[in-house]
Amino acid sequence: MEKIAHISNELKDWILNTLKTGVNPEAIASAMIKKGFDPVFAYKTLLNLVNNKPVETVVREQRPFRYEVPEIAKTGSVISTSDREIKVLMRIEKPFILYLDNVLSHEECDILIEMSRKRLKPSKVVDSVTGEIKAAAGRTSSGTYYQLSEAPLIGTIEGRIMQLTNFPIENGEGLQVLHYKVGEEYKPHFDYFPENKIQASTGGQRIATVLMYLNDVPEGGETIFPKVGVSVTPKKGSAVFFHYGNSQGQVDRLSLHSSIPVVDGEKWVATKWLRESEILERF
Ligand SMILES: O=C(O)CCC(=O)C(=O)O
Ligand SMILES: [Fe+2]
Repeated sequence: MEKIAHISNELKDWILNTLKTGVNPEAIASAMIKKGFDPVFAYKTLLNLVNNKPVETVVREQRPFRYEVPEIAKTGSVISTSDREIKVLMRIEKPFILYLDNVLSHEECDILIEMSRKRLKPSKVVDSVTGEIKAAAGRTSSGTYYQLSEAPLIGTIEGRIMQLTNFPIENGEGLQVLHYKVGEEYKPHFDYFPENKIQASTGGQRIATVLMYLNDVPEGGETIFPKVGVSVTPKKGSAVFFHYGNSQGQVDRLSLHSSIPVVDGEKWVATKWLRESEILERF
């Protein structure tokens, strides 16, 4: 098989970010070689990046993302579920983002935090070069996952998200709760998977995220969409819904986002990732 001898802008950015976290350049080069990069090209690229020299990049041919209006955006400015009235406070079209108020009650937020506190573990990420699940240099938070309807409150939240978004419960991954202390962050990333990691048995691609804020953060901890200059301030009980996958299998690169470091206090969020189809195999 022919070896890869070009690098995309995204991979270049990822390497730069990874280098900043102190990872050995040689480890990155050998991961690239394992993934099919030409060894001379891999080492030369790393050498240029380490020495701050320009690296030629190619932009992969990609048709522009075709936006499809998600079901959640077809109702009015108040979305009623069986037990709540959720208000749309802001709508951004590209990428598609809704800022929603009153998704969770303050009591639900407090219970979810207390349930999660004792089961937190350091957060992991999928390595975008090797595909390995590993401790995350760019993700300093800790977190925990819940099985579908693992506890009554988890089931209630899942039912509400289903009514709100019109996604079947079976398309949802287990709820994730994340905790960030002062200085902790989640570096820019996409929630969708690289193409080679999409599996029909696990619901295919992730196409939308419901990110719920469980507390007010005195300073820092905003969710940033850097490609479009949007910054969301965490507000207890509110949520952002963002949608980045369409029926043609395209994904929206404008959905890049991060959680900037907490400056004062702490930050708690709950994330529900939604897949394009039913998740048949769960772990
Ligand atoms: O904590 C945040 O604001 C972002 C979390 C996030 O991006 C995620 O869980 O995928
Ligand atoms: Fe995310």
